[in-house]
Amino acid sequence: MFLVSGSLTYDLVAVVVTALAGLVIYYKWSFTYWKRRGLEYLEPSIPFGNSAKLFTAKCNFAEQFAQFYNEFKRKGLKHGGVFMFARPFYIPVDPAIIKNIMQKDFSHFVDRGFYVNEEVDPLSGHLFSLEGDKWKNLRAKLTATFTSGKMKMMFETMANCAKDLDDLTNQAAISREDLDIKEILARFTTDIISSCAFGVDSNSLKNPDTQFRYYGTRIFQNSAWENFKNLVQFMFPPKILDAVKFKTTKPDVADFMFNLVKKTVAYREKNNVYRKDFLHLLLQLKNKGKITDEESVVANGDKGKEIALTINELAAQVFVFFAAGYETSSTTMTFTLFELSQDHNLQDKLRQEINSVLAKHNNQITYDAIMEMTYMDQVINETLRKYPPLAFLNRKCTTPYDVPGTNLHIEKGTMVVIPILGLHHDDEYYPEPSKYDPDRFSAENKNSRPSFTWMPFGEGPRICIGLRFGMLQSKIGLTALLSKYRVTLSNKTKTPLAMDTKSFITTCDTGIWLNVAKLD
Ligand code: HEM
Repeated sequence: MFLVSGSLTYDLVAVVVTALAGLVIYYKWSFTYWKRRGLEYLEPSIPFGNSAKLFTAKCNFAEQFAQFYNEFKRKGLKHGGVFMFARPFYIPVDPAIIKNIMQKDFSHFVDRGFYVNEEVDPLSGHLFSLEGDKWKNLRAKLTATFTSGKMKMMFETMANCAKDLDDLTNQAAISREDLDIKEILARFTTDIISSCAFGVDSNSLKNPDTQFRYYGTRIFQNSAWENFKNLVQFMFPPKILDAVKFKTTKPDVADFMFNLVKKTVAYREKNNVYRKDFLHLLLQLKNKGKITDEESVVANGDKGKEIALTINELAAQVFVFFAAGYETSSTTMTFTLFELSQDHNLQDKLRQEINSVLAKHNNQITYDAIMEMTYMDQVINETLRKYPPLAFLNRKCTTPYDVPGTNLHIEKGTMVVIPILGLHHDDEYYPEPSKYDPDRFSAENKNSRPSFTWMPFGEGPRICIGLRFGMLQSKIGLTALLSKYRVTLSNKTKTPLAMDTKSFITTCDTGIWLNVAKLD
């Protein structure tokens, strides 16, 4: 072996010292990025930049970005810069800038910056993560699966799951047992989404140990290593991630989802099965290239063509509907009931609306009845303000951009984070932000606030495609419960709630327990 100093130990020390010195120089240079562009920034440190709290599990991503928002806002700034490790991130604070990025100048910020590799990790090729024209084309095709007509079509399947929810709540009321509402509602939305997206009755309300419930939980529960891996995709260029065959989907989750979708698709194609769900619409896209009102999924004689979607693309969309659709709505209902269980005036006001509307509809939970409930909208909107399930949004600059009204030039590839939690808790827009007050969303109060200060579903062309579905299932669950039961917070619930510091979704660390009493 060739030794420079004549000693292996000295040579190794020299290599390590040189590598470390190189790394420090790289960091120091990277940390001048925002200064060189004349943007105020928060002082970073090696190695985490401004994200040390994330790695010591002191707060979650949303809380971290809200803290950045608050610091810039306190200094009276419209925007600012931070560093995650050595990588610069741009944080807009002024709603006018946010509006430009998300809507007016969206063509500069089409991508989210998530890593996608459909070859080695087919489930990563879903609508949430796809980029550029691939995203645009898929979004255009999938929009037809979320129209109000399609929601009406699926309504019955959704409302059926409310019967199991009622049964379980009734049992708790009779036996006077505390109800772990966070868990029960996660099982309720798991049943709805598995039925509507996979076309499979998961029955997890009746049986909590189903595979659907297990893998549904698994999607969001990350070990420290898995959390770190989530960040890695933003830290390294795609070429390096390609070289190491990096996967964002957990292998066990991918196996479960893939096998189930393939089996169900094969069965439906073989038997030309019609079911009122997303899978039917996706199968029409796959086999016929468009969504029609026909009940068949394959033309006579054809077996499983791939016209507008491949089987892998179809599976990836089923996966994202499941992942994006069940936890977001179940936490929305959970936090609503948490708040209403402590404020019986608000609870009674909502119940009054529910019951007077249901009375007009034969006491049945129908699509039209749900659509009539306006105070219900205010209540859910306030929950989504106080506890936005997805409380930070990211965009990647895809073509260079001059931020209007400032001297800042944003380079292609720059990561942007919209700090939703910060905006929703800003007392300039929401006085006493920790107070739960659905009146903030009366028509008059809503119109008095600047736009782009309430964005639980995001905004612009990349706004949540499942908004209608999410609102509908949340309203069905709340209607089923509040029309028949009074809820009170059990003393088993630890308050103030401690938020989960490892989750991407806003959720609390412990259970939320309610006492339920059946109304006469
Ligand atoms: C209360 C319920 C829900 C909330 C709060 C919510 C929130 C969000 C947010 C904040 C985004 C990002 C938007 C942006 O970047 O501007 C998003 C995107 C998305 N959501 Fe939802 N969501 C909910 C329910 C659902 C449901 C039920 C589904 C599917 C069945 C769904 C599917 C998606 C998909 C596929 C995207 C990616 C859209 C794209 O990039 O084109 N979501 N959602």
